[in-house]
Amino acid sequence: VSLLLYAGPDGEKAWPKKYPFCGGVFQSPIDFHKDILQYDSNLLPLEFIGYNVSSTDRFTLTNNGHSVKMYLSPTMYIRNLPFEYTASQLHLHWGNRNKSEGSEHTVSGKHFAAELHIVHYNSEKYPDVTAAMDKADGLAVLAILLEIGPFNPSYEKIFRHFRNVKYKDQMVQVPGFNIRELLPDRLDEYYRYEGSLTTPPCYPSVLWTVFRHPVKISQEQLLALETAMYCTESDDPEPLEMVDNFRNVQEFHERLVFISFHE
Ligand SMILES: NS(=O)(=O)c1c(F)c(F)c(S(=O)(=O)CCO)c(N[C@H]2CCc3ccccc32)c1F
Ligand SMILES: [Zn+2]
Repeated sequence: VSLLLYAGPDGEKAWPKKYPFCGGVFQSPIDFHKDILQYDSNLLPLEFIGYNVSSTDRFTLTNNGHSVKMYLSPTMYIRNLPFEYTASQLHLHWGNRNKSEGSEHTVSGKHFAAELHIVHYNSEKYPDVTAAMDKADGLAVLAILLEIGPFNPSYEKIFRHFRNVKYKDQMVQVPGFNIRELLPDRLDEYYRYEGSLTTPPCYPSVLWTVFRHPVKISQEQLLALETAMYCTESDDPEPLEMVDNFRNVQEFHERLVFISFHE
């Protein structure tokens, strides 16, 4: 995959040439606006099992050249979805220091500052995430919208390691902590729709759960996210800042987004 996944000639408009699904159906992210929302009383609060990981365990945090991702432990899973989904990794999407509007999903056309994704795979039907990632019922991704507010000590448990993954392929071990702390308080209020991976290969394999309530991180934490990392390797003579790594919202034809809350 070319370094410039999100910018320049190989940017998202060029994705379908090499990755046909990126030009296909059920693409994510999307804009949540009132005329596509429908209340669904069957949407229950999600249950998170094994999210409280002991500090003696370690998560591997790595820079993969277009996002910063943290591998999660296979003892973490979600219940109350159509199947049991086991955690795979979490990663983030953000803007840049001059424009802190890097969320992927938008609400009434409004971007949030950044977005956290926790990727899970259907462990009831598939042996691992690679087998699951191109199946219609393969993945479930939780999305948490991030906005500016007070310093967030839980997010800092990840953010404090950014200086050790500045460049592509660098890795660092993060002491385990309760990943539930990264989620908003109201787990019962969310948007739900069938969509896709938002990076190539864009498989339409994701059951999206986007929490209604954003989580707050400080201006300084957001700036660290926007300025810490590079897409390039440490010895690259032309370093490329890792910024604006969000896909634009996709057309949403004749589809509905189900909401677990009343307006
Ligand atoms: N926004 S998103 O949730 O759609 C999404 C990403 F935005 C993203 F960057 C990645 S990645 O693994 O960091 C890089 C692409 O492989 C993944 N990773 C997925 C895609 C491919 C794959 C394979 C194994 C485990 C996770 C993933 C992803 F699901
Ligand atoms: Zn993502």
